[in-house]
Amino acid sequence: MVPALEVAPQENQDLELDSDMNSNCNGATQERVAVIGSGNWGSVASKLIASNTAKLSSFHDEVRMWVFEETLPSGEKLSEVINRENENVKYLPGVKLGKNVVADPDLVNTVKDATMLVFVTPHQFMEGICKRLIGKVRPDAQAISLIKGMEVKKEGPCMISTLITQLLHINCSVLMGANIANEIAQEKFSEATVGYREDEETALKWVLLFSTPYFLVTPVQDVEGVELCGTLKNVVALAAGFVDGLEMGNNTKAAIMRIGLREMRAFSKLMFPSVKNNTFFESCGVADLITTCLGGRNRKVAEAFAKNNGKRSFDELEAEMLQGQKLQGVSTAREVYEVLSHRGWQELFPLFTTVYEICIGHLSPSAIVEYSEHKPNFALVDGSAQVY
Ligand SMILES: NC(=O)c1ccc[n+]([C@@H]2O[C@H](COP(=O)([O-])OP(=O)(O)OC[C@H]3O[C@@H](n4cnc5c(N)ncnc54)[C@H](O)[C@@H]3O)[C@@H](O)[C@H]2O)c1
Ligand SMILES: O=P(O)(O)OC[C@H](O)CO
Repeated sequence: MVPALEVAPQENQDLELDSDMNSNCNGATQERVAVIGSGNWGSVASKLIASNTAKLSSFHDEVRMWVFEETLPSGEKLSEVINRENENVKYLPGVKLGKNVVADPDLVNTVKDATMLVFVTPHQFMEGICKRLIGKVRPDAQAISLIKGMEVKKEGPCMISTLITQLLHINCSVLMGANIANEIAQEKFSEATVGYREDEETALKWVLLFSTPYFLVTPVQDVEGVELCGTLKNVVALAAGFVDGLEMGNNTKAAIMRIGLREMRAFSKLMFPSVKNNTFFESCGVADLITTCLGGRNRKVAEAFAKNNGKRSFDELEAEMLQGQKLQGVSTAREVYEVLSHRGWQELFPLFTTVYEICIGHLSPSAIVEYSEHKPNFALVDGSAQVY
């Protein structure tokens, strides 16, 4: 259901904001937003958010964006160039972020006053980032994760939203969807899904913060379902890339996407029985799967991997082709495999298992269509076999 929203006015309202306090000139409390991450999607998310905070009186207009500092070939610091040019020249060149985006290389300073924390870094860095933030975020802050990935602990998978809640003791929603960042940067229409746990009021605040006429956001009460869709589609994207690299054609790719979606749903429901079927029909589900298998970075690098018949590693191809941007699919394939092998479920998930074995060089890319001999037609859901 799309909620009734406070619509962001299209003209800039001349708000007289007190920059030091979390209130506007009328004394009304304002939310302060910090974005933790400034890669390709992090920069676009900051732009989207800043366009709304500049217009909505319930938000302080400044959006502080944490930059993992690096020195550019010119010798300048990335954060300084972002603040001077109002552009992330490395991760989102050619796009102005909005004058109210302030790049900050100091992680703790970035979150200091924030009441709404937006996490958007590659998932492998999140545990370290959260540990640095323990005791540094406001106890009343709310978080949202735009991160597609998970950690695997002894007990099983740990979603990034759970990691944030466990380490920082704050509530965490998620936003996932068919969201290739460069297209949203050009303000081409797309949709996204906010997954929330119980607090619908906070979910609507996130919807308000992200929604624009070209970015339609829908809330659903299913954090794990939304987050697992965003996470697992990256493994299917690698499979789609192998198919493209081997020039197997559209029918094969569609088959891989269908089988992948089926494994995504089975895995999600086995891990979290509360996951809802309908979530797979939201933007975070089938729509993200389609866009990522057509135009994402995981697909693109997997295509190159298959064209080279696995002779050049993913690490090498990632560094060469993405210039500092990070793939999530290869580590997610390993993390999913760890969960499957721990439970002896590899045969129930032949596509996920095959993708992992191709990534580590145990199988050649052409094995992506050979596994179907072992195709299962059931999975254990809630402890009993279910056809899927
Ligand atoms: N780019 C997209 O189209 C897109 C869309 C939706 C979701 N996502 C998800 O958003 C998340 C972030 O991706 P992105 O595209 O913004 O990033 P990115 O891949 O473009 O950039 C990598 C980022 O990691 C940072 N980094 C490098 N080393 C680091 C370290 N040691 N510690 C902390 N940070 C470090 C870099 O500075 C850079 O900001 C991922 O989970 C991704 O799946 C991306
Ligand atoms: O470029 P990818 O493969 O990381 O995918 C980007 C987004 O997740 C697509 O929604």
